[in-house]
Amino acid sequence: MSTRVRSFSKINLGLAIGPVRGDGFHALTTMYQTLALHDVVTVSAKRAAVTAISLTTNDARVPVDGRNTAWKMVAGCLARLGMAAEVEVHIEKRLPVQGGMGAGSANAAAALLGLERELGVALGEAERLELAATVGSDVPLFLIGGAVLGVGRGELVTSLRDFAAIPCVVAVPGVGVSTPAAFRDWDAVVARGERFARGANAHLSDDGTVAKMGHPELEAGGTLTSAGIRDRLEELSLVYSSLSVRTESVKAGSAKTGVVEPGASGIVRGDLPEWDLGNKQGSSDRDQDGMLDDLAENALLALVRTGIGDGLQNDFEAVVFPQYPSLRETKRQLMGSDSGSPALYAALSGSGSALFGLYRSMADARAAQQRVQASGVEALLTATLPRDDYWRRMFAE
Ligand SMILES: C[C@@](CO)(OP(=O)(O)O)[C@H](O)COP(=O)(O)OP(=O)(O)OC[C@H]1O[C@@H](n2ccc(N)nc2=O)[C@H](O)[C@@H]1O
Ligand SMILES: Nc1ncnc2c1ncn2[C@@H]1O[C@H](COP(=O)(O)OP(=O)(O)O)[C@@H](O)[C@H]1O
Repeated sequence: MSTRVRSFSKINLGLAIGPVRGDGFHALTTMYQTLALHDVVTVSAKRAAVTAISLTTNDARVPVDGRNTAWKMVAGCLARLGMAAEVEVHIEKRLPVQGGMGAGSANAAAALLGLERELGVALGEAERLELAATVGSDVPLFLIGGAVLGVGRGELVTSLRDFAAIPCVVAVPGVGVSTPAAFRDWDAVVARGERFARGANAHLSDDGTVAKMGHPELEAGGTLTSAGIRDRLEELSLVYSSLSVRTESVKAGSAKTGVVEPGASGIVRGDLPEWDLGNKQGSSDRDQDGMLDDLAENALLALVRTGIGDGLQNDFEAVVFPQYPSLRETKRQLMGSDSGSPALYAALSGSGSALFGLYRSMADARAAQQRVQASGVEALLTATLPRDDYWRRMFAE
């Protein structure tokens, strides 16, 4: 017997980096969103006198020892349960490694859920979240799914009101970006005074420089204090929360056919919530051309229109784009501003190198996928994954 778990990925709809903390991590405020693209983690486990963990994978870049996030999670869970077991984990990699899509973190969460099911035990919710945070800053979000607010170093998570599933294209450039290195690069540009750790009202201009709009301190040529930056991260977390509530009220206000609960199907015309776009080809036997209806489009447009001004941007673009200029070009192709199929929003995910675009319809998403592929960059067709679907689809047959 074994348990197969879909290990879904994430994107960061917005990400603001704050100062380095005493523990070496950076304060962070981000809005995570889970995606249907996934790895598959298979766990088999039985109780034993002594714990023995073994791990296999189809991807040579993934460590198969105690450095693996899934291994750390299994060991940590057994220690907390005071239980010994023989555990085998297989990770079928489909997601990019070092892609900024939280793949390794999601593998850890999936391994925990698979292990619990195999052994017929469960940690308490708080204990799960606490264990997840010891494995990585990005792991706790995968115990919530859907739209998630992340603060602290990204590990303090709160579920946000969900958005209906949205067609999405993920561009996978052929480079990996190391997360610690990207944070170090950010520190270097902040230290040189070229960038400011950003808050709710600052804007990145096209060339990646931070405009000093809305900050009297900066407009006057001053520098931000750590406390000031922290205040702005807090402000931004309120903005993300309110964006999600505001878009929810847009939905409720315009719902002539009844208010739809977050994460429930029915918000989008056609079969979008049922699309299985979790595989590499993005193939599905269902109709994929349905447009988002007015309801969903309004919610999205509200997020994008209000969100961009309020800080729905990713600070990592300022350090990753100058190092890999082709990524800026890939973002432009995802955006497709001059095309008939422009993105609602496009950005780098996390520290990269993956980029994503969100679209009104699957037809627009397919056109964007073709634009990116035409330039020789791999592009995957998928959709955002609301919380209900995240949990409903997690355990594979
Ligand atoms: C940047 C983000 C944004 O979602 O995603 P990715 O691009 O990796 O997917 C995450 O914060 C990544 O989370 P995760 O990959 O779990 O990182 P961790 O294992 O906790 O930390 C790896 C290293 O990144 C740096 N780090 C991470 C998080 C943080 N808030 N500050 C940091 O300085 C530290 O150098 C740390 O040693
Ligand atoms: N289960 C795992 N899957 C992938 N990478 C892992 C895993 N466990 C540890 N790693 C290490 O973590 C690094 C980054 O992991 P990954 O989650 O793919 O990137 P990102 O944090 O950018 O989303 C990899 O280079 C790899 O060495």
